Amino acid sequence: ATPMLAQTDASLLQPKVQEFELSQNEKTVAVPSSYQLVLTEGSCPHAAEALKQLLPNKQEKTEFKIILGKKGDKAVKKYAKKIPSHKEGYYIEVDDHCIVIAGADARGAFYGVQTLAQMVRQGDLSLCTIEDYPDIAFRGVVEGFYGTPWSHEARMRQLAFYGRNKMNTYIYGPKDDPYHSSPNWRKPYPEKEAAQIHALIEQAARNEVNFVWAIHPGKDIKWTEADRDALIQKFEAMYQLGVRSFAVFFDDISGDGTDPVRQAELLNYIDTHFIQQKHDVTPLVMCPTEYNKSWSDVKGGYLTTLGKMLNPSIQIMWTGDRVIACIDKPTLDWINPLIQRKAYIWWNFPVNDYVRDHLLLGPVYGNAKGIQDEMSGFVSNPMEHAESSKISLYSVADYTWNLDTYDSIQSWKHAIQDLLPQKAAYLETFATHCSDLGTNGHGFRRDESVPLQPMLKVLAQDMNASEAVDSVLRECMRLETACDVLLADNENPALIHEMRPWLKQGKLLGEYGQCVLQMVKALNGKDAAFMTYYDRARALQTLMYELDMTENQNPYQPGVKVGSLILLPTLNQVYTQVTSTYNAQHKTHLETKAEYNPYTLTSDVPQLKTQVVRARHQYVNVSPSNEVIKWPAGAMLQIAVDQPVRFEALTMDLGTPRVASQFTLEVSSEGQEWKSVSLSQAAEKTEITASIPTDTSLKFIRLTNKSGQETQVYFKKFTLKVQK
Ligand SMILES: CNC(=O)C[C@@H]1[C@H](O)[C@H](O)[C@@H](CO)N1CCCc1ccc(F)cc1
Repeated sequence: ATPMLAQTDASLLQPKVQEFELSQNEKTVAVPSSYQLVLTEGSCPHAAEALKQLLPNKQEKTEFKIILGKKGDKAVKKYAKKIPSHKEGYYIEVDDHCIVIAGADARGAFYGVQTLAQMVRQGDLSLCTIEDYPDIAFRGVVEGFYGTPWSHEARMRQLAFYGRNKMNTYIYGPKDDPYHSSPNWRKPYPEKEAAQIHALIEQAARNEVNFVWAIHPGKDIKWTEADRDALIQKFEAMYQLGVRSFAVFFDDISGDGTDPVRQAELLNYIDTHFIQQKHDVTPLVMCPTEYNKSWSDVKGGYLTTLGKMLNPSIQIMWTGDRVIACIDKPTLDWINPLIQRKAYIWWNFPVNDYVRDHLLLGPVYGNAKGIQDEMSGFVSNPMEHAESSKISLYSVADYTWNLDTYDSIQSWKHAIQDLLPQKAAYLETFATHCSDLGTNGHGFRRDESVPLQPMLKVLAQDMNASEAVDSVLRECMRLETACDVLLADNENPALIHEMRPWLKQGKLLGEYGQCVLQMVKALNGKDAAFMTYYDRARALQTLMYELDMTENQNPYQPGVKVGSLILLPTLNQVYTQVTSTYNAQHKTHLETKAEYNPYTLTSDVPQLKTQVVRARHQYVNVSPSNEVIKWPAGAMLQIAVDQPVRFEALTMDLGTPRVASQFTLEVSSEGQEWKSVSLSQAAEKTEITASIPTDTSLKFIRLTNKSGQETQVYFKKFTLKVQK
């Protein structure tokens, strides 16, 4: 093996180790097929178990030795001075007949074995010494999102993933678990859930992860001894289950529960009468009600009250300058003095419970280097999609172990390689175009389609730029191929199951892009190919729309978005341009609108004819107008739909009371026979409603001014409800 390989060991180790020294002769040694194990029995049980799984052939009578231990063990006495003094640190020495793994503590020894496992996976071992330790004390994940809590199996897999990636913290706090939050935070878990939590705790221990059980009492807690004792009792019950790390969350609540003095008194009581009483429990963690700067009122004293009153050992969580924000030095310089301790970061990424139609598979970037000494912890709040979250979580593990050597793109590539080794290239292609959040209330965005952006920008400026056309065409082919391969892949079924709707959307997007760019190439060609590509492009617009309307239909952000930042918008823009150009050249009237829409609005009310009609799942809305509408006698507004649907109701608001009698509402299944539907409007109210018989499905609905004269109304709301 050459020194190049030895060099590669260091650079491929993720997270980067703090110190990596190659032995001067730069040789390598083969991974020992059998070895003599030297350790102090029971000193580092999880490290020993992990080593046994990594290198199963332990034998007495062999030359090669592996020495495993922690500071103070006789087995590693000789290396004691080389062991880093940091908690969870370790020293590794590889020479041609011996491997030493010496931890600063048992967890450090376990992490040393994890690093050895990475080296083993790369092939021959470099003769080297490694001194390594984590930058941040508490590193990992807070399962703290709204939505479907992770399954038991998903959690078991997560804990093993954290062990491999040196994350030492998993905070159990799913907002929608009724035993974590109201109404049942006072009640013990039922038998089945209790058993599952116990199994998770054992899995966490095997992987050297602190299982932190969080309680979220703030929605209905009373500041009474009864509720204080109820909380202690619940913690006691969880302690009996094996929990040795505890947290109290006061986030996303209002009312009495938000009182910082009461919160601090309760937390100090818990700390003194429970945490400190047990000698094997880690420091209490709390999440404040004011958990980000944009929601804080410093003068109101909430944060400074906690900072002053809370026992110094209690950790205070913080999401940053905003609910969703990256962490930098100014962020910490602001909060740490107020809470009089180092913030324990709750990083709200890759959580997507506010953009549920998007999967966040892109690189983890934007957190600062050099701030490791300003934070006591850094845990990521992930997506409800456990496997898909691993791309980000792998990089959070990298970053929190070694901030200053963190490289977001390299880490992202390794994360994908680790998650789906056989098909990493395809997953990377797909993830490249599935990373932005779309517009959202928090204003947090991510980059997307980065390698293709320059060509997409050229294409947007000039759709005939042949180099751009060809490179975007090739990328769309790669995207289609990647999605096909991933949809059929069986290496990680749980991952593919989570991503399936987005993979199907990505495939359609890849196909659509190829059609649009083939339309550009066919534009000047004489062959009829243009029309075939046009027809298929239109068909794909419909298929993408229908997928967006039928899959992942959650009540918050329903649908399935891929490439929404720049790839789809650019392709739609080129579609419109090339179709318009074709229409001009051939005197045709092909549809130039790119976004498929089964609903069509027609009207002979001049001010309404350009209103937009859009379906948003069960509702079909006509965009309101904020001007006075002059509605001529006999004029009508009509909504037509491609495929017959059963409308249940119409709700509209013409901004005028007692006006319903001037209009008729008629429905038809095919446009010939019309049936009128009665309109009702309460006295003095402007809202008008109609319940529509669902016995027949309809394709047309129209509202006509039958008063015999022009009427002036507003057009504030026109919403049709479609039967599910
Ligand atoms: C530290 N704690 C949190 O971050 C709480 C919640 C949940 O953890 C959720 O996963 C996350 C991101 O959506 N937070 C945002 C919640 C913002 C929000 C809450 C109430 C509102 F009315 C509007 C927005």
